[in-house]
Amino acid sequence: MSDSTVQLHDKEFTIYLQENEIRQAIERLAVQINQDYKENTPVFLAVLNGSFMFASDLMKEIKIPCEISFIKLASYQNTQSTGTVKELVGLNEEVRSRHIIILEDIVDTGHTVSVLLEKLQAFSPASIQIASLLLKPASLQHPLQLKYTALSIPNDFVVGYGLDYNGLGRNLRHLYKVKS
Ligand SMILES: O=P(O)(O)OC[C@H]1O[C@H](OP(=O)(O)OP(=O)(O)O)[C@H](O)[C@@H]1O
Ligand SMILES: Nc1nc2[nH]cnc2c(=O)[nH]1
Repeated sequence: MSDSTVQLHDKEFTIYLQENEIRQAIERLAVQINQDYKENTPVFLAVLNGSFMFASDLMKEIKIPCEISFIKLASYQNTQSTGTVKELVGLNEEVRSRHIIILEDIVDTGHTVSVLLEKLQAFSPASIQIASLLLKPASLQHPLQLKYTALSIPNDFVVGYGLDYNGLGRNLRHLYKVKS
């Protein structure tokens, strides 16, 4: 079967970035991180679910002492108001005075990473940087300083390599964009 298109639920997706292009971009990112953190022992915090594949491939290229932990921003309806509240779950690591690198599969509007930064600041880490596999610059709604971005992409909905469309597609080894 051809790898160039996939059908997920009601939508068709076409190949956008091949696995080898993604892996090369991750290797370039790892070179930077290995250099910048050689004096520290960073704690990578990978944001579930989407970042699992990126985190796995990146970690294989990290050559300095480091730790990794997996976190999630869980949404729940606040009973006191109608607003949706985001709660940070899974942070069992002691991050006070540590150098944190958040691992994201994608920064789109930047809402998720902004909430995370705010929540993590409360633990008084030594520093926090974001490493994202993908960034949609045209979609960004927050003034974020993204030190590590593997690939900048246009404002298309993408799936594969950890990213899903309504639960499907996370297992795809390439990155696909929705067919217009
Ligand atoms: O910059 P934003 O507009 O906030 O979008 C980016 C977020 O969206 C996706 O997560 P999602 O909430 O879909 O959860 P998932 O990782 O479990 O798929 C992705 O993994 C990022 O965390
Ligand atoms: N799967 C997927 N999730 C996202 N979350 C924010 N942007 C995207 C996107 O383009 N694709």
